[in-house]
Amino acid sequence: MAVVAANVSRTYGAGEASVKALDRVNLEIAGGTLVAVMGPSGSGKSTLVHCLAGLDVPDKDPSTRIVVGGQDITGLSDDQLTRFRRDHVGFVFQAFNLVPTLTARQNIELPLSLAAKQVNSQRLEALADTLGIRSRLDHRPDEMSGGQQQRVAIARALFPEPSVIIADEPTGALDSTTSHEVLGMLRRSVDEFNQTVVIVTHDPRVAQAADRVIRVMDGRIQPDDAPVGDR
Ligand SMILES: Nc1ncnc2c1ncn2[C@@H]1O[C@H](COP(=O)(O)OP(=O)(O)OP(=O)(O)O)[C@@H](O)[C@H]1O
Repeated sequence: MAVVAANVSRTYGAGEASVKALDRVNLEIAGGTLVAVMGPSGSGKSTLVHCLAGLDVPDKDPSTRIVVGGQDITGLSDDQLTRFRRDHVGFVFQAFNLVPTLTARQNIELPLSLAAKQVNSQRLEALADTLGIRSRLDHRPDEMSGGQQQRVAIARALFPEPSVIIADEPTGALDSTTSHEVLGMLRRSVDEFNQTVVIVTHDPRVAQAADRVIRVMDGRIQPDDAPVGDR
């Protein structure tokens, strides 16, 4: 699924205290690619991907458009945005955001359960196998290492087979072996399942594995977003 943003601005607060986190951003991300979003702290990376995924809403402007997989999500109501995210987008955050009272399996099942969709246990276990967390499925997050928790969060994002995966510093809290595995998993989502993966990162290894690097500076996209690395 391609993701297109046209003239997207996002201002937090009002008056003198206001912050323009995004300033008329134009962007086109091809479907089935892995894109790294990089830039200094506070440059607007998280705000950008949150807007692209319908988690945050841009400033109102008649020329602003966010189109995901052909669907224009600009101007959708909160309920419509919730449904859009549920059906099309998977999220992985640095703070894993697992529900502490649920087991790994229940956390992974949660998005589908909330959507009242059938859970295929065999497929869940196969995914857990691939991620190396099968033996942890009946454990709660506080009984797992940080790397295992992040892999559960990734399984939760991948399990509903979303077309777009948004990951905000998914490897930030992980040791280098685990972040390498996590990155490999996201890379496979693109190569084998044609998902579109957008990763906010400070990690040059993520940029190396990406098809494209988007650089954000002061709420704007830098023009030199040519492909880097060997992919
Ligand atoms: N909810 C909010 N209320 C007010 N200001 C905000 C809010 N969220 C972000 N900002 C401001 O908007 C700007 C962009 O923030 P954003 O989190 O998108 O940057 P970032 O590039 O992701 O930073 P980092 O790499 O540190 O996570 C910053 O100046 C930040 O302080």
